[in-house]
Amino acid sequence: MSGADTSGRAVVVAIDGPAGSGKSSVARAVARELGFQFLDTGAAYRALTWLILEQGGDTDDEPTVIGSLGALDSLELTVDAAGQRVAIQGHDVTEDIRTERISGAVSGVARTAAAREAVNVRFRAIIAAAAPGIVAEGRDITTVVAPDADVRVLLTADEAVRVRRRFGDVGGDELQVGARLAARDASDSRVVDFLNAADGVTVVDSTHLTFDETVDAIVRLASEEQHD
Ligand SMILES: Nc1ncnc2c1ncn2[C@@H]1O[C@H](COP(=O)(O)OP(=O)(O)O)[C@@H](O)[C@H]1O
Ligand SMILES: Nc1ccn([C@@H]2O[C@H](COP(=O)(O)OP(=O)(O)O)[C@@H](O)[C@H]2O)c(=O)n1
Repeated sequence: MSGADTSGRAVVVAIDGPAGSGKSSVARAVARELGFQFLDTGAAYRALTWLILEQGGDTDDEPTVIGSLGALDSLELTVDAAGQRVAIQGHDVTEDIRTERISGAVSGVARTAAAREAVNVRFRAIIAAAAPGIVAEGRDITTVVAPDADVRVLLTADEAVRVRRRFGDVGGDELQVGARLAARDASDSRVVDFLNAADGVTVVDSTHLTFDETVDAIVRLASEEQHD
């Protein structure tokens, strides 16, 4: 199925939600199905976190986070739905940014207002240049980065299900994975509200949906929007 808009204008699908709700994997699959680009905004926060830790810094120290923002000029964030590549200061960090070490430190970057503003400038430029469309996912895409998106989705799932999914990906101690996920959501949700749908945002609860059903639900919303 092709998702191209008949007017030639790029279609923007925005997806927010808590950790483990399926945002990146579902958004990527939706993008593939629609023939769109894919933007995982969390990757930018994770890449900055990687760099700060690499340099021996602490993401809870705001001046350190602010001092790292110049490195955003070197951030490479591809928008290929087949697989996003992430590099910063010439280091390919595509794999390394997915570790629990990075997940455990990323909220410090996310709560720094100057960091949010700097990455949002990049995200908006990527979205503005998208063709024929883009699926962008994160925590504040439907509300701050692209509040005018054609399709706005809050992707949720019960916490126990999200922990189980994340545990399936990272392994280790399930209780610890759960505690870390809950702590990160608690910290992140003090900065942006991704637990309640803003006006005009459709909630897709994937708790009882298979992966394919979740993808289909969002593809359907995008198709309906284009036929309005
Ligand atoms: N509806 C679903 N049913 C089953 N597994 C899912 C579903 N949605 C996502 N997953 C799986 O859950 C895991 C976490 O998804 P991920 O995309 O990393 O979430 P997020 O980006 O929101 O943290 C992945 O292994 C993904 O394949
Ligand atoms: N739009 C966004 C995207 C991510 N983030 C931050 O970046 C972190 C990593 O995002 P992510 O989407 O990779 O996280 P997961 O949901 O995949 O675990 C989040 O925990 C937030 O701290 C954000 O604040 N705003």
